[in-house]
Amino acid sequence: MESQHLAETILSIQDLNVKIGSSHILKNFDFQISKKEIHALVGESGSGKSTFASTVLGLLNEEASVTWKKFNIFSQDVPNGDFSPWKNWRGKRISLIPQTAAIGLHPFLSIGSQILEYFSLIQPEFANPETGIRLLKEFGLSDPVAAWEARPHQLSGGERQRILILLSVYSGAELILADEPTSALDPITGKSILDLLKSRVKDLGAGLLFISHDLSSARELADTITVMRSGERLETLKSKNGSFEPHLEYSRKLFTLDENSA
Ligand SMILES: Nc1ncnc2c1ncn2[C@@H]1O[C@H](COP(=O)(O)OP(=O)(O)OP(=O)(O)O)[C@@H](O)[C@H]1O
Repeated sequence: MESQHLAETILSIQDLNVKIGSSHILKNFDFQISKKEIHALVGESGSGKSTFASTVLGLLNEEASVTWKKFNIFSQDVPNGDFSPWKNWRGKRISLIPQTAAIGLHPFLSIGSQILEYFSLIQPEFANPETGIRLLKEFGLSDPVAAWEARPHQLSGGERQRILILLSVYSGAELILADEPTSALDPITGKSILDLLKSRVKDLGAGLLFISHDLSSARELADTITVMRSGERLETLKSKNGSFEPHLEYSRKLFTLDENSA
């Protein structure tokens, strides 16, 4: 049972500390995620969620001091502070869904040519128009052939975000990071995109680290929620029949505020 559990773990971190100058941004932070798991990080602004995502992407700038007691990823123990393996993982085994298509899509190239180029680099079997158009259809583009030929500005924000999620989910990455992936969209579009993301992550067996201010999305999407405050992990909650029972006063307040604003 134990060995089966270990085989399913994608990332397991103990005592991660991130300091920039005199700021201690992540403090003795522990985190774990397994295949098919959606693990949400929630907490007020400035609690360190994006810094954690940058650490997992190996993207912290050089002035940061990053240390850990244990960093096991893809069944490999990474020596304390050594980011050299990330050049082989980023964009391949670890994928990021950007917040907006302004970051993820080239404004002047057609969607089809961008999909072909992307997949030709990492998943050549998907690098053909038939598969690309089929995936656009699967991701809810109502006219996938027109979308294939369009440039990004000819599509809605929701359509562009569906395409970014498609690229990330079908990149073959085992670990997907989504930092506020629907914050620029209206709630109905955002919800349908998150439902799609959830079903694809579960089908394909990746792990999803989901970062959001929106606690109701986190509750609906996640199997596990870690509540952060001031760079620390306050508590990690597991879904029980689709609901979460926070123990600490701070987390309860966060959850209650969300219920009251719904
Ligand atoms: N390059 C940096 N230099 C100094 N401090 C930084 C740097 N990057 C982040 N911080 C500080 O680290 C803390 C955590 O920031 P971070 O962006 O990780 O929080 P967050 O929880 O993602 O916030 P938000 O929800 O607003 O995106 C903040 O106090 C921020 O000011």
